[in-house]
Amino acid sequence: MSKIEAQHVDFHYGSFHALKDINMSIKEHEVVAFIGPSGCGKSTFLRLFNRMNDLIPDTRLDGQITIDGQNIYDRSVNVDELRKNVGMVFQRPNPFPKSIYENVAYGLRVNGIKDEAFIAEMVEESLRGAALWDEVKDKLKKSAYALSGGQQQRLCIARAMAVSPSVLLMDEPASALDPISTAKVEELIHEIKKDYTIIIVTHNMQQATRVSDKTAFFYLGQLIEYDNTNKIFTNPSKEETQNYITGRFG
Ligand SMILES: Nc1ncnc2c1ncn2[C@@H]1O[C@H](COP(=O)(O)OP(=O)(O)OP(=O)(O)O)[C@@H](O)[C@H]1O
Repeated sequence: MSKIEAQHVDFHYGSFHALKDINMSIKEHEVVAFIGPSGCGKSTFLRLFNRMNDLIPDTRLDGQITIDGQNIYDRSVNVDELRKNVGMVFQRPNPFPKSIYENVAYGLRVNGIKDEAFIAEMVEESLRGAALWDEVKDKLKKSAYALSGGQQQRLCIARAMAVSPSVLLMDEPASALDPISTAKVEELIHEIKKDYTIIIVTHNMQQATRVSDKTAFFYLGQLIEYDNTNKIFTNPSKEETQNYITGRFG
C-alpha cells in the first residue's frame, strides 16, 4: 500500500485553477522532490498534505488525498493530529523566540505532555536526529536566535521531529542557507529517510538528484512527469521535462 496517495486532485484559489487533476503515489520512506518553474503549484500541492491550505479563504479542493489509507480531508479527521503526523519545515528557518530546548519541547507541551524526563529525552533524541546535538548540548537554555541560519533550520527540523511524525514536508528547506549548511541539511535527509516519508520542494535540480528517490515535475498546475529521479534527469519521457532540466525554460 502507498503511504501517500493523491487522486484526481484539483485545487482553486478563488477562480484560479492552481492544480489540475494531479495523481501521485508515494511509498513509505521514499524521498520525493517537487520541481518546476515558479508558480507551477509545487508549494500549493505540498501544503495539501497537512491541510495548510485550509487556512486560506476562498479555496476549493476536489479529489482525494490519503495517508496510510485514510482520506485526510474526511470530516472525522482531527487536523491537529494530522499535523502531528505530517510535520513541515519552511524555506526560512522560523524558530520561536524561545530557548533551543523550548523550541524542540514546544510541540510536546502543546500536546499536553508534562513528564519533564520524557520531554528531556525527546529533545535530546530529536536534536541528535537533526544532527545538531553536539553543537548545542552545552547551550540548550540559550535563545534559538543565537544559532546560525543553518543551525536554526536543523533546529526547526528537530522541532518537527519531536512529535514523532511519519511524514515530513520540506518547502525549499535549504534555499536560504549557505553551501555548507545546505550540505548538512541534505546529509540529514539521507540519514532520516529510514524513519520518514519526505517530500521536498526545491528549485535546485542538483539537490533533487542528490536527495530524492523520485522526482515530480510540475508545469502550469499540471503534473507533467513523475518517475525515478535518475530517469527524470537522464532520460525524461516528456519534452517539457527535458526542456526544464536542460534550462530551456523556467
Ligand atoms: N494564497 C494564494 N492566493 C491566490 N493565489 C495563490 C495563493 N498562493 C499561490 N497562489 C497562486 O497559485 C499558483 C501556484 O503557486 P505556488 O506557490 O504553489 O507555486 P510554486 O510552484 O510553489 O512557486 P514557487 O516556486 O515560486 O514557490 C501561482 O500562480 C500563485 O500565484
